[in-house]
Amino acid sequence: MGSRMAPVDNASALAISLDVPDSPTAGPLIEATRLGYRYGTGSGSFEVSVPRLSIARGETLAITGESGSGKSTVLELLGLAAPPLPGAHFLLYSAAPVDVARLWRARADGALARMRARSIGFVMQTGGLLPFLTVRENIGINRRLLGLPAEDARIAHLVAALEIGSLLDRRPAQLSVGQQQRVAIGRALAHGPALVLADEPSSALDPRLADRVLGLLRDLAVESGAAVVIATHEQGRVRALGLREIRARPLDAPDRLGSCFEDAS
Ligand SMILES: Nc1ncnc2c1ncn2[C@@H]1O[C@H](COP(=O)(O)OP(=O)(O)OP(=O)(O)O)[C@@H](O)[C@H]1O
Repeated sequence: MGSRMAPVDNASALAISLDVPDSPTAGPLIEATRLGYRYGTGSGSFEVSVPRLSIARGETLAITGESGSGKSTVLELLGLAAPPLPGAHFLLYSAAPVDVARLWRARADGALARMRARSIGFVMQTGGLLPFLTVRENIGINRRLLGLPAEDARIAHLVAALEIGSLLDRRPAQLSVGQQQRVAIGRALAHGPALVLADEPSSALDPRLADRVLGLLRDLAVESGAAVVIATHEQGRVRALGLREIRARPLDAPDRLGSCFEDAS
């Protein structure tokens, strides 16, 4: 496998070409071991650890745990926004397998940023839509940044499935919270990412809407061959939806505080 890895020098930016679609729709997307992050140093430090994690394309995974256990931190690690602790193995099977831990070690910030832009979509708790842009512009922003055409069959399908066709010329302030979340899902998926990360995407919604939004997120992402990772404290909803789950437990270390995320099934 090593010879197929993207190199970590400047050429890696080319290896992770923006116009190469994340074409496979099956197989592994992420394989990681000893993935971790540490806040602070010494006795006041807090460590978030994921001993092993494998995520397939088309799969939906929930990350659950108490407030402060480190769910958002795991999303940041998976979203290439936080460098893993030394010792991590972290492969992301984008258009080609990429050794993410090696990119961090090589401080290949440009390549990481390009991968983040091309391969990852984010849904935040309260939408995170840009208030000065219309719904249409919000949905199109990642595509615009990547130089992709504004409209295509994918956008038309998302708009129809999310039932936001009548909202396209409005601004976020003119939308209900549930409508904002549906637009946020459209924005996260519009550029065809391989991985969609959602941080508490349903916790600001009433139960009926929460189920609908989570269901839409899962179904639309899976349909496009993306993997979805949802950080949530709503363990009951995760179980009701039958999602695979990794759950936080206290870190088993005498000298520091932290959480360890392991398979809960
Ligand atoms: N700069 C920092 N220094 C020390 N600890 C920090 C720092 N930033 C975050 N933490 C700690 O890291 C832990 C993980 O935070 P994180 O936001 O990932 O948890 P979470 O499970 O997503 O929480 P929530 O559900 O409340 O959003 C928390 O206990 C937090 O106090």
